[in-house]
Amino acid sequence: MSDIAKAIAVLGITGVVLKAVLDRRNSTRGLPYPPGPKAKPVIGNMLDIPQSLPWLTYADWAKRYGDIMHITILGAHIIVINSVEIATELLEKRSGNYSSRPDIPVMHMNGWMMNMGLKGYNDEWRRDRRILHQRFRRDAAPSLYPIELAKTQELLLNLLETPNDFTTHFKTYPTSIMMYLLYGHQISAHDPLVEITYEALGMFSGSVVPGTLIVNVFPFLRHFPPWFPGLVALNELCARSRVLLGKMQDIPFYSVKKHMADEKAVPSWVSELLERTGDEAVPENNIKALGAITLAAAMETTLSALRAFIHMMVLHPDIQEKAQAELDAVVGDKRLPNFDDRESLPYIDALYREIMRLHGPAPLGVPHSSSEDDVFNGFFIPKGSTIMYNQWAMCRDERIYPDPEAFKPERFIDADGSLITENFPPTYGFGRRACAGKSMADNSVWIAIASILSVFRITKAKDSAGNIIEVPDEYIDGLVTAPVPFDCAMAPRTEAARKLITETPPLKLHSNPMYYDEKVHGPINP
Ligand code: HEM
Repeated sequence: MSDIAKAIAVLGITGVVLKAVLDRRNSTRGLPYPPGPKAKPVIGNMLDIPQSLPWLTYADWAKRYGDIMHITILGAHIIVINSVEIATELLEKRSGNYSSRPDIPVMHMNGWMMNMGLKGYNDEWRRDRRILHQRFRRDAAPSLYPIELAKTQELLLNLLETPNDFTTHFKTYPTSIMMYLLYGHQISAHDPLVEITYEALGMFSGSVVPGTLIVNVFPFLRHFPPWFPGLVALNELCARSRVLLGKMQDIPFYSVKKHMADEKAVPSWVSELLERTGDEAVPENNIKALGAITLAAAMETTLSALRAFIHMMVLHPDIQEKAQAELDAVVGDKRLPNFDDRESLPYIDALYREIMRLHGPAPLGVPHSSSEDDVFNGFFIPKGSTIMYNQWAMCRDERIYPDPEAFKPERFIDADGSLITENFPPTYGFGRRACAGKSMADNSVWIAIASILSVFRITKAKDSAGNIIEVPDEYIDGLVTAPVPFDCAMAPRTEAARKLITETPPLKLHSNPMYYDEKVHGPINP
């Protein structure tokens, strides 16, 4: 039975609750809602909500209804924005009203409510955001360069040894940067902590888009007993998610505390937060949650961007060559690129932007929510609306990106060969809730792209009979998208490139082992 079919079955026995929901509907002050597909009585647009790749449907609807649309599910209002102009007006200029998050009922069940990215626009969120800002703001980014450069070197070595495992190496890359930054810990291959984090993330990513899970459609179901028909599997999944999240937060946190107690801790973000006192002191639960959430926020998104990069390079060898010609001219073959080269490599930056434009990791961003009733262009937007912004559609806006389906880094380069700075594609969200780790994400994706292209040639793979394996041009569904699995071949461009990978002296980072006693605390991955 599908989620929708289950939802309709439950509907029959919950009329009373439904009435209460409908009674809370706002008056519209006589103004219309933004246009949208016609809503059915009671259920609204529940049956219209796309079940997969929703950004495609919303972009299609925009052709009929315009760049701001309204849909309802059981009286809950959803506004979908399809243009940068409207997103800027509402989410940035009116950010005081559009910086909250919708309550996603399943998150109360799966343990993810500790995530500041899901918190309402309140003091708790402000405090978390301020702490994150101190560490991840743009002018603090250079302090992360040594970690990013060291981890990029490891990435190149991993890709040289087992190029077919590029997805695994791209998972390891952001995770190893974050684990070092957060906890002063170097991860090992197939680190159990990394595996549980990805598993927990999968449970999160599948649960955010409204209407995808029965409990999000009928919030009262979360108070039903776990054995209630149709809810058993979900409750089991949520129980596992809670266990994994507990481990993700506790294991590295207590390891840092132990090393601090032994006076052997290498400085890390968590050790620094633990040392704060007085007004600056941060409660331990917050530190644990901030560690887990920044780790989680970095992992899937960076992985997605790097997989999209390889995907585009396989499909566009001419662009790969052009990027490599720039690297050869600026960096040469005697050293690897570093952050000082960035300004002299406009085509690499343009390439990074074009990857983010066509295949940004978060096509629908993360929904915001409105705190008060509002009026925009004569349309009524009720308090508590879920605001979805379709970055996928905005990145294909012909007014800003002519010939939008073409993969053309040149669109970000002006006639003088300089980088155009104004039209960075909207991929990191909007306003006060925009990605808190943007500058770090930007740097770690950029240096990985520049370094990989400087030493590897990326081509289509061949099967055992020597036939070329074609690459599907498809992307997966979810809060974070990525290309569907594909093969490629990755080999050093020259002998000098191979030597650069193997002989560049490794950048040394002092680290602490992860302290964890399975006999006392139970298995890491139960
Ligand atoms: C390519 C990589 C990344 C992309 C594309 C990305 C994208 C996004 C997007 C679209 C949002 C929602 C913004 C909004 O609601 O308007 C977001 C939120 C967030 N991101 Fe990122 N992100 C990336 C990497 C990172 C990294 C490396 C970190 C951590 C250091 C991070 C931390 C966060 C946090 C904490 C939030 C929640 C902010 C809040 O609710 O106040 N992200 N990100």
